[in-house]
Amino acid sequence: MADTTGTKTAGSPSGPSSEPSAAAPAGVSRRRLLGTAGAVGAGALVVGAGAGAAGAQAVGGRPDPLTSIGSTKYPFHGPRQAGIVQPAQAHAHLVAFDLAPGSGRKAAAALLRRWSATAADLMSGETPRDDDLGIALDAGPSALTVTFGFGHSFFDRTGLTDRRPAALEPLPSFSADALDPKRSDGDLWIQIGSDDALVAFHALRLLQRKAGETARLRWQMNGFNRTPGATSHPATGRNLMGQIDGTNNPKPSDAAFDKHVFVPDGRDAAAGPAEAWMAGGSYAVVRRIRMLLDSWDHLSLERQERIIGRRKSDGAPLSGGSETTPVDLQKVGPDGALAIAGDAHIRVASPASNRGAAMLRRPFSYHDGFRDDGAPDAGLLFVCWQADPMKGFVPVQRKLDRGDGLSRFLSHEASALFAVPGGCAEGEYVGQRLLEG
Ligand SMILES: C=CC1=C(C)c2cc3[nH]c(cc4nc(cc5[nH]c(cc1n2)c(C)c5CCC(=O)O)C(CCC(=O)O)=C4C)c(C)c3C=C
Ligand SMILES: [Fe+2]
Repeated sequence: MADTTGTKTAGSPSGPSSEPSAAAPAGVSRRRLLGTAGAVGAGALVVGAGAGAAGAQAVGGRPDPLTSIGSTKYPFHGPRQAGIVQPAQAHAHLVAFDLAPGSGRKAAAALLRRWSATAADLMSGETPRDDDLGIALDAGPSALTVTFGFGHSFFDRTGLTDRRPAALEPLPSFSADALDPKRSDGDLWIQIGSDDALVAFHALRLLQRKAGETARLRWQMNGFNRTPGATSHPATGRNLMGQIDGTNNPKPSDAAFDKHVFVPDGRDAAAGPAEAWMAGGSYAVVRRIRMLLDSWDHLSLERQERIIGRRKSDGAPLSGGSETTPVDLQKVGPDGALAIAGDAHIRVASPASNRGAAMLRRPFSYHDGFRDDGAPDAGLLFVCWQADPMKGFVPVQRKLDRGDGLSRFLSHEASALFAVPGGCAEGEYVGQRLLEG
């Protein structure tokens, strides 16, 4: 395997499975700033202007070192798949495949083996042996994550119906749904994220080629987030409505984080051995939510803030304080009205209003040009992660569907649910416990 980076990433310290590793460019110490930066606060790597400046220094004829954006890498192998707790990257491809007619369990297992090997190489910055594309030859791994999941239909196609988890039952329909079946569901799902657009596309193209005759592309969506280092200080990202989005996500340091997000190891005892293969895994709900931006942008700032329940400028809750101040849903203003309105998004979505239901949101924005009426075809590729969608997305979306002031400015256009198994050890592939168990 060739080293495509041209820098010494091999000697850089490797953290635990969810931790990034980054070779520090000459003269620049690696800075990892924890806080509100990044969607999930799982150790966002924040690089200031200094890294870029150091990246331009060539010392003694040696090639310029990568900035820490290029050299950030996450391990593919481990008990959990990457792409769940890591900060959402600047570029993403979400892609679903259907197994081709005649492709059953054996072909699916071979495909997952090929895909896992390719993902492991790419995430570590290696060029896969049979990669003649050259798309990302001069880039480092750039925080690449590749995450694999199985849809409801996968189990019937592979004769594994009796191994399908109960939690993968189709999502209920919601009154505001305007779903396009061609861009929904799918047998197999891949989430690709990277802080470099070429690295992300390279992974997409290689994985699509490796699907070969076994699986055919069903749908693909491209998303983005702010580039690390674009802000002068660590900051939670904004969505296309301009709001700071991601503040009140569960944090990996929360006592109940794993319980909300990951299927426990002991799941086989509770749910039966058929689902033991999901231990360490999670369920991803994917919704393409178009924002009705022309209507939204006409609202006054005050109305926009009332609808969300937070200030647009700094994300502070309307009950007072700063972005990270706990929300006070009981607070009443001098006029006797609730500081956070009855239909404010953060009230209706909060765990307090949903018997503790919680999920980890890890969305990407999208923009696919303009529609015939001139409106932007833009919004949120809403991806959320939970141990059980019936205790995460479903009750919250039910409530939002009925009483959220924001829902008038949204259109849910596509929907999917995937079982994302735990990670795999070196020499194994994702889903092996299901496909060979
Ligand atoms: C079913 C779950 C949710 C959907 C769908 C959803 C869509 C959606 N949300 C925003 C913007 C914001 N959401 C915010 C908070 C928030 N949203 C959800 C759930 C869904 N959102 C939850 C559980 C929360 C946290 C509530 C809490 O406990 O405080 C915020 C505020 C900042 C934050 O905490 O992240 C914004 C802004 C959009 C634009 C959108 C659909 C396009
Ligand atoms: Fe939300």
